[in-house]
Amino acid sequence: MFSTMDELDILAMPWFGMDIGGSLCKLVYFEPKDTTKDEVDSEVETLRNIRRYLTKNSAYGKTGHRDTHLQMNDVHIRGRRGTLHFIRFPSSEMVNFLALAKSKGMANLVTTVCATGGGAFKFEEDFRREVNMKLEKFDEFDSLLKGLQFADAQNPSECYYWANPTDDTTCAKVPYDFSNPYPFLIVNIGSGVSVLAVYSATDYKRISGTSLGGGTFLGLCCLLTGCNTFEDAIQLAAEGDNTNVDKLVRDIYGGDYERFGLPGDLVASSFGQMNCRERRSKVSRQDLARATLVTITNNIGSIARMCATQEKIDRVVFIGNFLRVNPIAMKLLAYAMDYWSKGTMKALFLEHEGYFGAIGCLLQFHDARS
Ligand SMILES: Nc1ncnc2c1ncn2[C@@H]1O[C@H](COP(=O)(O)OP(=O)(O)O)[C@@H](O)[C@H]1O
Ligand SMILES: CC(C)(COP(=O)(O)O)[C@@H](O)C(=O)NCCC(=O)O
Repeated sequence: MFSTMDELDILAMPWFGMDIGGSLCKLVYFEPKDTTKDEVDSEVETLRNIRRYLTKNSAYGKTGHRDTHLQMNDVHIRGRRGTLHFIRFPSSEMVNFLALAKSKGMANLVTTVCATGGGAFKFEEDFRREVNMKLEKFDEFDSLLKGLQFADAQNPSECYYWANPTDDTTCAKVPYDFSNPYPFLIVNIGSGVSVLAVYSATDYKRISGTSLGGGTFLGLCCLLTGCNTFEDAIQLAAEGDNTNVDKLVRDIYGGDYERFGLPGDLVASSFGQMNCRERRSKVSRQDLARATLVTITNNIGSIARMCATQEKIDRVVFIGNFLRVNPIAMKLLAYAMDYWSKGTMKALFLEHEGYFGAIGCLLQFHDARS
């Protein structure tokens, strides 16, 4: 079906990669910037309208957002130069997304959409029924890895680490040269968490995972604080103090547990104070949000460290939208990896944190069509 495509054919359809996850749908759109006059003249009206709609707006309906700060200009894909746009909306809004796509004439223009993530399977029938589109499905971890490698090659400051993560005055993001990356560990913190050990551009395995992920943080936070959005949950956490909720080593030992190197300010028991009625009556929504964030993050850090030790890998790349607008979690991970590994492991982060699956999907789409 995709054996003979010339450049004009390719330009006749929008270039999308879609990653439909358990919480968020990530859409990457390539806007060609090197179109010739002939191409412009032959461009169909619908395609022009879709491009204008996507690139002139940064909000779509009530829940769709374009992350303009992540936009990648001057990228080259398949010999074309253009701009990559990054759009997200809740996966639960898929029905509305399909209705919007239909109203913009997508059904007449696009017959196949490339998709990855669990939703590529879950929503396959909805795409076919609502907009007569076939989903070309790609594996989410293949896509993620391809997208990550592409983004890092494009952007010299894609990869970074946190210097002095516990000191608010000197703490800073520092670019990290990731041009020689193998082996490394990926900890993808989405709704749940997957841990991949990567040995080369194509050789990797999923070595672990946990269901206590970004979805758990948001779900528990909504239950405990009555908040309704991820942004609100993070804001509450930023204003809270988990030590009003957690039981620390010093709450149990009166200080450090020196023999085994456990400092007094280490959390000994997450939420360990909350069995006490009096403590519960004093705790704030902010404290509960912070404790939830610290609990989930520390657990992921601990699993990441065990996986890295087992695989004898010292660089751990944390990605996924749980880290969006979430410097508290990133700094906690940076500190914990460094402290518990006695400086032998490094926590790394990437600017396009949640979009690698969608980028990789877009790249594979064109591989599949050539
Ligand atoms: N606007 C948002 N809405 C919902 N969750 C968000 C949002 N921004 C960040 N998150 C966090 O990101 C997680 C989803 O991360 P993501 O990498 O997109 O995973 P998935 O592929 O499972 O959807 C959520 O569980 C939540 O913790
Ligand atoms: C099933 C998933 C791969 C789906 O990916 P997600 O949408 O969470 O990014 C992921 O949620 C996961 O790995 N969960 C943890 C399962 C476990 O190992 O316990």
